[in-house]
Amino acid sequence: MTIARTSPPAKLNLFLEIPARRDDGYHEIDTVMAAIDWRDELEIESIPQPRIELTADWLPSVESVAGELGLDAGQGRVPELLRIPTDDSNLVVRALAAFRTQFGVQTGFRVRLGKRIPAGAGMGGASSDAAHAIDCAAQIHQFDNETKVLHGIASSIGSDVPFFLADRDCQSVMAAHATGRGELLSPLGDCPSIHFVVAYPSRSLSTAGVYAQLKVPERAVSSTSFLQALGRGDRERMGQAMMNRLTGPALKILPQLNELLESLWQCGLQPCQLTGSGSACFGIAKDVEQAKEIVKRLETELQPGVLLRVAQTVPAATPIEIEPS
Ligand SMILES: C[C@@](CO)(OP(=O)(O)O)[C@H](O)COP(=O)(O)OP(=O)(O)OC[C@H]1O[C@@H](n2ccc(N)nc2=O)[C@H](O)[C@@H]1O
Ligand SMILES: Nc1ncnc2c1ncn2[C@@H]1O[C@H](COP(=O)(O)OP(=O)(O)O)[C@@H](O)[C@H]1O
Repeated sequence: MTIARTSPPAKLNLFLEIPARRDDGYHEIDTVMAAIDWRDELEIESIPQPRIELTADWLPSVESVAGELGLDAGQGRVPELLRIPTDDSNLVVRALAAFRTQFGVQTGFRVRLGKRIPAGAGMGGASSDAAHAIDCAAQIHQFDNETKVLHGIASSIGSDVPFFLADRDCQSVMAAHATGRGELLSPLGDCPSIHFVVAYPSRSLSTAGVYAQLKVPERAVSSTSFLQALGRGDRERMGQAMMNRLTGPALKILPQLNELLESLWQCGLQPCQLTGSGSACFGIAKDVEQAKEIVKRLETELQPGVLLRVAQTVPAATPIEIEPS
């Protein structure tokens, strides 16, 4: 049976405004998302049995990730923060189940998921895994031309999932403007390559919990200025126009995020902000050298337990390697 392999990337919300609450329990959003090279690993094998099997492990190991986060992973114990569900609450399982139903596929899938992207971080790790699982399944079963149907499956799994889906017309798109509840996408062909420092504190935040704390603004800020600055590659203007409306709500739940943002700012990461509903924060560096220097400095200045990475923009949909068996 065929095996598909790919490396789902994380995302950062460079701009996030929330103009309105909707009647369906969601919010209208106005966001600019960029994919970055902080990646999970996904391997999907077609199996004759009509079921979905999933195993998930941290890379390079749970002990090493726990160590960086200052958590105890002794004697095979997986800390609460690093527990990845392997039942049908995993978005990969939900996405593949929806795919089988949609296309009437009788066979099943065996999935091996290697996690590097922290969960509950606002980095869209689970969404990216789900989108890439849909793309893998579509390639295995040769439904990859069914772009609209695949988009429908993706948006039924989560608002952020369609951003990570392969789009045959714009394979190399690194950033998109997203509206609706996040599923209406306009790819930004002119996104420059950007270097970031990303910091994940050893706490996760629930997306629904953060939205629940939000009071929608009386006058929403439009993403137009940010998009113009991004299109021109004007970092100074981009910095002035960056924002995230979920910062206040996330800080209500996790006030310590203020200190993390302050540390990024003091290190020269100006601008810096929360991504999505948090808890990860990021700043834009001038270049990769500056990003690396800042990470070194933060490693000594910050309390242990903050995961720090240098990252850069990459295409949101990663190519899939197919191995026939
Ligand atoms: C905040 C953002 C910004 O990109 O990202 P994350 O922090 O999750 O990465 C997204 O809006 C999150 O999208 P996603 O994580 O796919 O959320 P979903 O599973 O669709 O929804 C989870 C819950 O978040 C709230 N929600 C989500 C999206 C939206 N436009 N309005 C909402 O109010 C709803 O309470 C919903 O029940
Ligand atoms: N493939 C997956 N990887 C990680 N977490 C997952 C996955 N599928 C479902 N989850 C659950 O979804 C929750 C939030 O996932 P995630 O999308 O990474 O959050 P966010 O985008 O807010 O950072 C996690 O707490 C986890 O329990």
